[in-house]
Formats: sequence, C-alpha cells, structure tokens
Amino acid sequence: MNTYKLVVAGPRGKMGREAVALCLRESQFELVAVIDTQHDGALLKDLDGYIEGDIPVYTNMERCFSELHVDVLIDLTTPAVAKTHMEIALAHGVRPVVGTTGFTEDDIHSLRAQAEQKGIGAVIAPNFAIGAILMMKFAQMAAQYMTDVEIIEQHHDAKLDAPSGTALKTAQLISEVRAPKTQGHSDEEETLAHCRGGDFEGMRIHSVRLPGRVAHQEVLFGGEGQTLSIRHDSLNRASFMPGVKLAVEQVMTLKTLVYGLEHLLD
Ligand SMILES: NC(=O)C1=CN([C@@H]2O[C@H](COP(=O)(O)OP(=O)(O)OC[C@H]3O[C@@H](n4cnc5c(N)ncnc54)[C@H](OP(=O)(O)O)[C@@H]3O)[C@@H](O)[C@H]2O)C=CC1
Ligand SMILES: O=C(O)C1=N[C@H](C(=O)O)C[C@H](O)C1
Repeated sequence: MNTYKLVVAGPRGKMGREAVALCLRESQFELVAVIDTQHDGALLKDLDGYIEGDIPVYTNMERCFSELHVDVLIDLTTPAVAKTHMEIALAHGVRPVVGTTGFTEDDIHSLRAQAEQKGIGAVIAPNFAIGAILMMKFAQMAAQYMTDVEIIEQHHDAKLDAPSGTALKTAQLISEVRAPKTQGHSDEEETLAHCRGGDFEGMRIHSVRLPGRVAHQEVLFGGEGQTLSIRHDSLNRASFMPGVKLAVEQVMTLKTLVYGLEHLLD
C-alpha cells in the first residue's frame, strides 16, 4: 500500500478541519505538518478546537518544505494566498491538491506550465463532492439540447468569492457545448443594478449568501413549454472528503495540472 506524507494549509478553517481529520483517520495518509499563519512553533493540539496531535505548525511554507519530506500539500485557505501556496509547493517538488476557489484562467495556465516544467502533478478542484461533479456533467449534457441556462448557487455568508468556483466551472463546462447566446428579452433593462446576475457568455449566474446554507447549486434550463432543474446540495463538509482522498491518491501519478475532479473520475 502506498503511503503519502501530507501537509494541510488552513487547518483551523471549516474545510481544513475536515481535511486534518481525513489525514488522521486514513492509514495510508501521514500528516507531517500544518500551515497556519498565526501559530508558528506550536503543535496541532495547541490550535483552537484541537485537543490532540503532536504535529508541527509552520507559518512559513518554504521552511516547512525545506525541513520536511512532503508528498502532497492540501490547500484549503483563501483566494488571496492559494496561488502563491501552489507556486511554493511546485518549486519544492510538492504536489498541490487545492480546493480553494477564486483562480482565474490565467492562473491555471501559468500553474499548469510550472507543474509540467517540474514534471509533477497538481489538482485544482472547485468542488470535491461527487454529487456536484455529476450535477455539472448532467448540466453540460442538458445544455447541448436546452441552450437557455441560468445558474443559481447558494452558500453560507462567510464565503469570500462570488460566484462560487463550482458555478464558474459549470459555466465553463457548458460553454464547451453551447455557443454564446444572449438570453432574455433583447430590450431587457435592469431597474436595480445586477438584478439579472453575472453574465457568462449570456448564461446568468446568481449568487445567494445566507447564514444556514452550506453549498448548493441549481442549474435551470428553459425551453418552449418546459423547464429542467438539476440540483446538488452539500449538507455538510464531510461530503467533500472522498474527493480530497481521491485527488491525493491520483495527484502522485500525474505530470500536469488537472482542473476539475471530473478528470480523475473516469
Ligand atoms: N473544493 C471544494 O470542494 C471546496 C472548496 N472550498 C473552498 O475552500 C476554501 C476554504 O473554505 P472554508 O474552509 O470554508 O474557509 P474558512 O474561512 O473556514 O477557512 C480558511 C482558513 O484558511 C486560513 N488561512 C488564510 N490564509 C492562510 C495562509 N496564508 N496560510 C495558512 N492558512 C491560511 C484561515 O485562517 P485565519 O482564520 O487565520 O484567517 C482560515 O482558517 C475557500 O476558497 C472555499 O471556497 C470550500 C468547500 C469545498
Ligand atoms: O466556500 C464554500 O463553502 C464552497 N466553495 C466551493 C465553491 O466555491 O464552489 C465548493 C463548494 O461549493 C463549497
């Protein structure tokens, strides 16, 4: 059985906590350190919400990767720092598995070039939940036949980016099979700014932020006399962990950057 030496960045976050728990319970995963900007020199058990774990905490990722042998970085932090984290990991030959959202297409191209130059794998997965991947694939399939599409995503109100990475990825997948098309009435006017949502090649994306929500998305299709709704709900963050596990296992065999868990499922 292969074993993997892992580092988690963002261990006090909502997703980071789940990822640490995953690393601690999977026998082939060995958590060798965590990256936390506020607790240099501490141990995991010293962080808020943790009561065990003699695992070192680093504030400095470069130092962590210089001092320890690390196979995979799991990054669940913020859009502001995730790209830099990936660059540091790739420079040290550490394979990044990144759930953090907010990457632009240019970011992805440049990170892919860095991964290929190093000859190692990297994964950016806007959504690790298998049901969400299916929702996106079904939506792409439906868009070949029903080209009027609106995406409504709903998240908790602590989310930093809008639209969600999942909504953007869904729109990108749909745009592979749907020609750009303006939707709604040609004389349509917004009397309240942004009422019609974000415009991605004519598809509208609406972002709802409310306390009590976790992660939800509905893709709505309209045709003459009919509608189709494809919906996925993540009810807790455990829903993302089988996808994180799969990505860690697969990233070791890749030699490029893969954007989207769907590429690892087939
Ligand atoms: N791909 C997927 O399936 C999923 C992706 N996500 C994405 O994952 C990311 C995290 O989400 P979530 O856990 O809800 O967010 P949280 O805000 O709960 O957690 C983010 C954590 O990152 C920490 N952090 C910020 N900067 C750094 C840094 N430089 N080094 C180390 N840690 C840092 C924060 O620490 P501090 O408190 O000190 O700022 C915080 O603890 C988001 O981008 C979200 O969109 C979320 C769910 C599923
Ligand atoms: O911030 C979140 O919570 C989530 N972020 C990801 C996204 O932006 O799509 C994945 C999931 O929707 C939860």
